[in-house]
Amino acid sequence: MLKGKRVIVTGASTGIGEQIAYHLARMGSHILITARTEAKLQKVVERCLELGAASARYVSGTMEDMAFAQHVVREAHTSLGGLDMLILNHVGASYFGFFDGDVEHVRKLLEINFLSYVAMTTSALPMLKESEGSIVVVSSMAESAVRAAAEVLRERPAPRDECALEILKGAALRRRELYYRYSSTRLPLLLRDCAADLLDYLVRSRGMGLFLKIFIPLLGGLLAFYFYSAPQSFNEGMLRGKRVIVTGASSGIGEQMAYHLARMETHLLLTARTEAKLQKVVERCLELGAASAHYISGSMENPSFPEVVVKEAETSWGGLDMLILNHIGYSGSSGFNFFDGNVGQVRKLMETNFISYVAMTTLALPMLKESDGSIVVVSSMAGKAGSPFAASYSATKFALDGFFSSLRHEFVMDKVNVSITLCILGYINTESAVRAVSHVIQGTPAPKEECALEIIKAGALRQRELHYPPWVVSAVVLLRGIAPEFLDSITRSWYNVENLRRS
Ligand SMILES: NC(=O)C1=CN([C@@H]2O[C@H](COP(=O)(O)OP(=O)(O)OC[C@H]3O[C@@H](n4cnc5c(N)ncnc54)[C@H](OP(=O)(O)O)[C@@H]3O)[C@@H](O)[C@H]2O)C=CC1
Ligand SMILES: C[C@H](CCC(=O)O)[C@H]1CC[C@H]2[C@@H]3C(=O)C[C@@H]4C[C@H](O)CC[C@]4(C)[C@H]3CC[C@]12C
Repeated sequence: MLKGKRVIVTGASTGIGEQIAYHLARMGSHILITARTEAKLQKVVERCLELGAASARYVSGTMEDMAFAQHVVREAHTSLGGLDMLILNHVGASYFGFFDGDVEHVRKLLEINFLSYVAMTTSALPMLKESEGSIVVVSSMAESAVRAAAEVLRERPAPRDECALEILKGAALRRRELYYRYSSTRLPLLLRDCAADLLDYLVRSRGMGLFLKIFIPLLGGLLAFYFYSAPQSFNEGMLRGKRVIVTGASSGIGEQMAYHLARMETHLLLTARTEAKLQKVVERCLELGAASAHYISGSMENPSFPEVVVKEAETSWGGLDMLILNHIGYSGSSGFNFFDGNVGQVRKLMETNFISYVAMTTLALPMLKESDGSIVVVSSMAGKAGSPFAASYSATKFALDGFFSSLRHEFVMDKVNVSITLCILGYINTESAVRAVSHVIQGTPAPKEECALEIIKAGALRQRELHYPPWVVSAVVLLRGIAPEFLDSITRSWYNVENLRRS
């Protein structure tokens, strides 16, 4: 099937990428490989030619540089005259160990492991459309909370040669997703979707290998354990006098959270960009009974703003009990629409919706450790399952899940008593959401007032995840795990694409 096909393989100087190149060579493909180290690439190209590649060449450079990604695609155009398959496989060196608060490193990894994938896809798309080609993205179980499970499950790593072949088979058959070593990748992911607390516990207690061997008989008992370990109930006194930061508090769900917290007599520090709106929200909070309320205006697009906000809490309160991260920037001029290939906008949205959340957390952590406090991260269904017309936004929300679900493991393992609550929200009736999607989606949005209260309760109860509205979100999360293609098709049926094109 791949004989004579024109294929780019990134990260092909070593590891799985190198093995993919050798398999393609045996199948007689035209291969263009990339990585940083020229000497290694040269050797891989020589071996590919020996193995029978129709042609083999390389381009060396770093994917930290967006211009390099575009250069590789231009090279395919010039030397191969087109492209049938783009295999995105490269990965920047990641630090394996407790997160050390190095936000700059997170930015760099995003550039290499994510933004360059978007840039290559965007540049290669015209050629791939012409050839009705394929894009293959090599990812990891660590896309969510189960990274540590890989270490527990695979004491001996799976062979990269076999893995490379499975990737190619999946790609040639145009499969939507490939789970290499099904029982050790797919089953934990399924378990995460059905009983996430349980999976987290098993991962940390290193009981996963044994668990999988007796998976079916144990499932009933374990689910019972999961349901019976219900959290304590909420009462408003729990938050009285607590010191809380709410970001994105000038409108929508953030504004409603501020009002609920005010009624609960908390100390509030609110942030957003628009000073006039924040002023009004603060006034109303004081009327409603807040122990104190003030604001700082500024943009989370600005990398130095998180420090200003956290310093303000330190100066005025000398501590912090709850950090509610809720703000979002907009996906640029294209807004809620088909992805237009603007990588700069994706980077900008990542800075506002993801990197600033990491920075705020890192800066606030010493105070939160001291108070045994809580971090509440507001995310979306679009951060659990791909969402049309919100590709960049959806990517920022997936990033939040990957980062904060991993950090939660580290806190438990390191005995840091700071809770992390990830809030997965469906469609809520805030002005901005209704304005963006009401002409495209028929469904009735859930009320923002109730949504805001549920977020606060989940944070106060130190819950791992909140699903709101509960049934819609839980059904979507479960379907994503057990029947992703079915979910994809019903998701697409919710959207009126003609109205979107007309707008
Ligand atoms: N509404 C919905 O249907 C859903 C919402 N969510 C999530 O809920 C949360 C709140 O959404 P929602 O209330 O609808 O959104 P809104 O648009 O109503 O509120 C967004 C808030 O973020 C602030 N903000 C925007 N840009 C920036 C910036 N660059 N720097 C700092 N603050 C900024 C806005 O204020 P200002 O413009 O003054 O800066 C505003 O206070 C988000 O995390 C969203 O992803 C999740 C799923 C569905
Ligand atoms: C349409 C989705 C839900 C379908 C359903 O009713 O079951 C929505 C789920 C999440 C929404 C998006 C979201 O996360 C918030 C963004 C906030 C901005 O204000 C603009 C709109 C959003 C892109 C919003 C759009 C609808 C959802 C995808």
